[in-house]
Amino acid sequence: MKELAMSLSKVKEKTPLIQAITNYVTINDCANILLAIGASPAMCEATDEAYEFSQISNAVYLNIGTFTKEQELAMPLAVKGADEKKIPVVLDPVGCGAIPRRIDYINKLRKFGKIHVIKGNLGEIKSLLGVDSKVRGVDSIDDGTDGVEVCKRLAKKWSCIVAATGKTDIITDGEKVCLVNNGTEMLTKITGAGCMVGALTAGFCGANDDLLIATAASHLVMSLAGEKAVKAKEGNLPGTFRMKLFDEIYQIDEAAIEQGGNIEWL
Ligand SMILES: Nc1ncnc2c1ncn2[C@@H]1O[C@H](COP(=O)(O)OP(=O)(O)O)[C@@H](O)[C@H]1O
Ligand SMILES: Cc1ncsc1CCOP(=O)(O)O
Ligand SMILES: [Mg+2]
Repeated sequence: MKELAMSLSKVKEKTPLIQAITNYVTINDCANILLAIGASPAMCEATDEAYEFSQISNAVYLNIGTFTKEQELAMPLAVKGADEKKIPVVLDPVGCGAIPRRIDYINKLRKFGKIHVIKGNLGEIKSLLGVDSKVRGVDSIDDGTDGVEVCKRLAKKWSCIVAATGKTDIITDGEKVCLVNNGTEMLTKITGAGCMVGALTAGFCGANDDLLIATAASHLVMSLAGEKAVKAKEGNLPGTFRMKLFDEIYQIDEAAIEQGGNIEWL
């Protein structure tokens, strides 16, 4: 737990610059959550800028939730630019379970350079591996069966870190597995909780060398902040919950992680 907690302090010390090419439903939430945790977001997706900007960033966040032509062309440039400078890339394959052409695109994107972390809901992660899964558009309605095994298989196949969100988040490099048991169902009652975890993951990866710890920590921070936000006055209502979530992300510290974290290593 100590390592996860310390990775938060690294974010605050370094203020990593995060290039995000992300969907227009939750782009503002992703920028705000990165600011709240202590990172510096820049939503830089123009094809004429994506390559250069990736090279001055500390991490790149790619999210295909509202997949525009501009983003389709900019993402390979950002991946190539990041790869040349060994900058970590985090990809959220939003909707790939419901829209198969997104899987074809991700397979092409991987040829432009390393994608260090794939983070999706469990339905999306299963879909990437070609395993039967239950999704409804951008949401997972998967019952969680075989989650750990599927994540390990994808992580080994693509030599990357895989994180699958749900009631329990699963984070693995293909060997070690971290389960994050914190969270609240209220996180599923606002749009963008998954996108925001992805943005936070880029923030943590931009400030920490150990990307497995960084990814586990970002998931834990989001789940813990959700638990605290739901306890606020009217925090069980989506509007208040969303606002309180940002406040809790802003206030979370090492002590809160060590006291409240409920994780298991397999
Ligand atoms: N049933 C649940 N109980 C507690 N936390 C949950 C639950 N479902 C999802 N979460 C949390 O909500 C966040 C978003 O996950 P999820 O809803 O799976 O992603 P997405 O929004 O991409 O579909 C994660 O932090 C996850 O841990
Ligand atoms: C509703 C919606 N439609 C396209 S992207 C998007 C946001 C998805 O956000 P999340 O995956 O975090 O629920
Ligand atoms: Mg999602």
